[in-house]
Amino acid sequence: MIYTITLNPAIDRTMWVERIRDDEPNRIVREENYAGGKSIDVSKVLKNLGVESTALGFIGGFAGMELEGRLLNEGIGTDFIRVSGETRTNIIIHEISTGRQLSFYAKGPDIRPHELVMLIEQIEGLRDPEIVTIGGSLPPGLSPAVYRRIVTEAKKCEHNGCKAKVFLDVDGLSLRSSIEAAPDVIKPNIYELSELVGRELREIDEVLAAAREINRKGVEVVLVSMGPRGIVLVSAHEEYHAIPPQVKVENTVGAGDSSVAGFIYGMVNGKSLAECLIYAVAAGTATTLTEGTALANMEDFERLIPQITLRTLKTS
Ligand SMILES: Nc1ncnc2c1ncn2[C@@H]1O[C@H](COP(=O)(O)OP(=O)(O)OP(=O)(O)O)[C@@H](O)[C@H]1O
Ligand SMILES: O=P(O)(O)OC[C@@]1(O)O[C@H](CO)[C@@H](O)[C@@H]1O
Repeated sequence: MIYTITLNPAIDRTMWVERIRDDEPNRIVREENYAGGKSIDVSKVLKNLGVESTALGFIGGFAGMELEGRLLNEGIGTDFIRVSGETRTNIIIHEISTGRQLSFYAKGPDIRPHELVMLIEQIEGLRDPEIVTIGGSLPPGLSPAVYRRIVTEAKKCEHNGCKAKVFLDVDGLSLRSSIEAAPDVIKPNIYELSELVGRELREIDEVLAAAREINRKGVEVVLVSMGPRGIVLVSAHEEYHAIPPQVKVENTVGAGDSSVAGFIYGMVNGKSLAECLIYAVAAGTATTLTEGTALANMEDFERLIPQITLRTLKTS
């Protein structure tokens, strides 16, 4: 089973207005609610690609029930820890006349110590986990050390006698402190990796050097996403750069999460690292073609795969 862990899920309340005016009421012409949060997005894209997963994390209150109900309706398995606070609602506004997108991310509910312990116990007891993916911001009440502990516990879990593969997609202090626990795969974007290594990265050579530093610290695969410039993969023996075609971008929310899902899709289908990377780029770019905060679908994903350019930088 694949488990996705989102500590701070959200309802993504997405609204469309013709033009944002600051001097008069803005009339909303369309509005949609989506179940959101980084690893929840991974579960949603995996579902679109025909792969089952179970979404874990904290939910609470009416918004939490709405989120769970939406996932249920989409046929996604869930096993959330219910908390006393209310799941957050993020606001995303699309200005139709310009294509501009404004996002306002709420902090999320306070997570109480006993609620955290319930999650850790759940992770310790995960049944048959093949892949565990962890992503997104920390809700109030939790410190970055929590991610390190979750990675450590997830790495102990076994699937058919093998250790679960642990993916991590977090940023800032959460990423820095979790590297010591050696997640198997991380997917920072270029800015998050720059922050991690403490220098601005622009050119591919600079990205490669930084990713190698992290690989040497025990992270088996480092995926660095760079928006329209695609993704660089660094592992001990292989290095690649996969580049998407030019597309008309509708929305970039969840593109990175979709890349994680595309990579996992490759892994569960027994593909090579290079093929997994191509899938990661195809899934990320497929999400940019969708409206609102909708995510990659199978049709766009399959259509994009042959359009991805793969540069092999190192094999041994
Ligand atoms: N403008 C774009 N054109 C084509 N593909 C894109 C574009 N932006 C993103 N993508 C695709 O999505 C992948 C991930 O995007 P990005 O590097 O922006 O991730 P991210 O910063 O983690 O995203 P987010 O935090 O918004 O989910 C890219 O590698 C690429 O395949
Ligand atoms: O605040 P976080 O946890 O960093 O990110 C939350 C979020 O932006 O991530 C998804 C897109 O990646 C959205 O569904 C959601 O609103």
